[in-house]
Amino acid sequence: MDTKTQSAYQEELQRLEQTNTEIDKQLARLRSTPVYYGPDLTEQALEVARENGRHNLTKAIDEPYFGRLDFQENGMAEANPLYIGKSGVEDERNGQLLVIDWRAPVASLFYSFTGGLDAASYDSPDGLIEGLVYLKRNLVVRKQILQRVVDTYDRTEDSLSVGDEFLLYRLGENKDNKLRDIVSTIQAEQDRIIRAAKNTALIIQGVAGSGKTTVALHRLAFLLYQYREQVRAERMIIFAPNSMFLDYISGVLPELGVGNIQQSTFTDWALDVLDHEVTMADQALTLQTWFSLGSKRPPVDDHAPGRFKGSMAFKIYLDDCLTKFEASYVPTADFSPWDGAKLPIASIREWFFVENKHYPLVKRRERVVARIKRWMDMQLDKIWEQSKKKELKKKSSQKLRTYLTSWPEHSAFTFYKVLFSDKGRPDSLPADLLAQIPASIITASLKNFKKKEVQLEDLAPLLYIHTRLYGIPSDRLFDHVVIDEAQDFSPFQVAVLDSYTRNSSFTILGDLSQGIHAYQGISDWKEFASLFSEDATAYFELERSYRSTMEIIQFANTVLQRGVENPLLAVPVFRSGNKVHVLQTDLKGRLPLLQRAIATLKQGSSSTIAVVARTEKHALELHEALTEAGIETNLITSKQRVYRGGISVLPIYLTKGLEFDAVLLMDVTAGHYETTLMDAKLLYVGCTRALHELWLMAPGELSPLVSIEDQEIVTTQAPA
Ligand SMILES: Nc1ncnc2c1ncn2[C@@H]1O[C@H](COP(=O)(O)OP(=O)(O)OP(=O)(O)O)[C@@H](O)[C@H]1O
Repeated sequence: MDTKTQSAYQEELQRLEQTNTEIDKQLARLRSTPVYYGPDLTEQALEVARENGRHNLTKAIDEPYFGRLDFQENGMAEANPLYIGKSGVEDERNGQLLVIDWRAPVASLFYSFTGGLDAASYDSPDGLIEGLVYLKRNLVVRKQILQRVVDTYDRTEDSLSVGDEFLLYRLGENKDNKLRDIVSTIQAEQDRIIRAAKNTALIIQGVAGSGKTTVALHRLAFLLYQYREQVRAERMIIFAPNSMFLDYISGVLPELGVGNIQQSTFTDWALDVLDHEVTMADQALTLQTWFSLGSKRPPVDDHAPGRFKGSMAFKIYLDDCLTKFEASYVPTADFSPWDGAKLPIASIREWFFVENKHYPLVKRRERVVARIKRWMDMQLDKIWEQSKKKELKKKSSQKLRTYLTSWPEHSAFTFYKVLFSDKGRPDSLPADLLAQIPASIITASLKNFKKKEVQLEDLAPLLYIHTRLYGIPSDRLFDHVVIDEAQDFSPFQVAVLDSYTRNSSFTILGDLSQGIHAYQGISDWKEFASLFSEDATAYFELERSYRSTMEIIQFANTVLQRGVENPLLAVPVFRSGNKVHVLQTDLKGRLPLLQRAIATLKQGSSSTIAVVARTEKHALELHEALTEAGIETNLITSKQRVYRGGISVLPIYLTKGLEFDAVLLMDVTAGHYETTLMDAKLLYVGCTRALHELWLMAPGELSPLVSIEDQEIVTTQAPA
């Protein structure tokens, strides 16, 4: 250690000791204060503050901070060291901040400052604050012990840009089975997204490994801090593609000290809103169909069920149906409960179309029926003779029941179902509307509906009808919605979610290059942008990829270039690792080579390894073969809810969103991965899951998507 580093280390040791002592002291005092359970409101408020204090200090006690920025605000005599941590800590004696919460406005300097001698600035509640940065320092503290001090910027030194060494140190670490927070190394381009204003529909195109998921979770923590008077955690939601992915990301929010944010798949949430009136058709079968090999796959065009039912054109179609239906959704005849009493249809229409027009359809019907009943009661009140009254009351109830048969109640599903069939259609829905739906979609839909089953693409239409019939209760509204892997969402899904979201406050993120569910997703972000007003939409791009080594990213980029026109290519951070391995063998050599590869990777430093098959069937076979060979692995299928880490065996389409120290892509042959858009995207997704090691195996002719001329590739011939 040179003298300068040594003195920096000593200075930080001293500072840490002071901070630790102060935190210990405050926490000990708060813990020894008895919890107040009484009725006094002032005491209750004080108890809430004490509980917050206990929570924050407990969070801060092991690692009070991770960064320091020396900032001299304009007009101040000297630079002030600001220590940034996961939660703020105040010095009780003088009220000064010992540690600043990473979400506080001034902390943004720590992330946005990228070097140079010019003034730096940040937005504070009092306006723009300007000044000079003298030092940016990363600190690693574990269990109150200082482990590392890395200066990434020093105004007095030659190199005036912020260095990447701390980031590289972090990226070089191995991963376990959970995604982690990145508060200490958030990059400037990520920070801009995290701190973007709340009432915006943010759309983020980010390459594989650019930190989209991580950034979205940090953004939620930021919104909860910055807008604490306006948003509540339980009114925020993150939609992720499947339950296993939710499990994988579930650690980040608690690490950031925010809990209670809803995490769900679109399917689970939708079924809940629909009160489980329908169930899902077997999604594993649907995936098997769309991810079967080459020629067996159905064509992906605008008549693919997901694209058709997910389109805004289909929403317009439903609108048309609902409007026509609504216009005639009242009986046509007067209501006569007994001879001599008559409620003219004109009154019923007036109640329905004028007086209650602001209510959703089902509510309107309910209110009008209640009004008819009140009218009947008033008529009965005019009758004095008790026995006659009793008789008429009974008769009128029966009459009303009969009358209402011409005014049937509908649920979202009963209404939706009849749109696909000639049978049971309300007269108001002309049959020519049906001609707008492709025949193949009608047949497949009716087959499902018979079993009260639906596909993912039916959920948005059902929700839309549901909201038109029942409205949206205020406790169902979200303060903010995050949609991860949004390229797989349809415009209709997002439009429906918008009606459930206050102020269109969205973080929508994804990567078009990873759009492997093209049969239901979008091909251009404009499809979502057009759903929101222009001034309430913001678009960001993340190009740098943090997950994989340079070698892996460059390799993955070539795969993409071979199958996709004008692809969005990732720019790697300068983290070099081992070359990509291409293992060439024959079918007989496939398993022994796989076992050897796993053993080698395990001997190295890989703690999470993925053995990636092309289809779910292949994954199952590989899992069985490895188990027989005594190698313990976790099979991941589309029904999986928990990600366990270790060695996973899974089909390539389920690797999406996950990451592993090492990835072993099986069967990368011409038969399994053709030069098609879909296969290139699939292989790209598989390659970009690897952090440190990417190995491909080809038992047969290598896929044309892979180039072994590339000098970064090692080829291994089949063992003799
Ligand atoms: N600023 C950062 N500092 C340290 N690590 C980072 C940073 N940004 C991203 N990472 C790491 O990069 C990896 C990829 O992040 P994440 O999964 O959020 O990316 P993504 O864009 O959602 O990826 P994909 O679309 O490929 O699934 C994670 O291990 C994450 O911790």
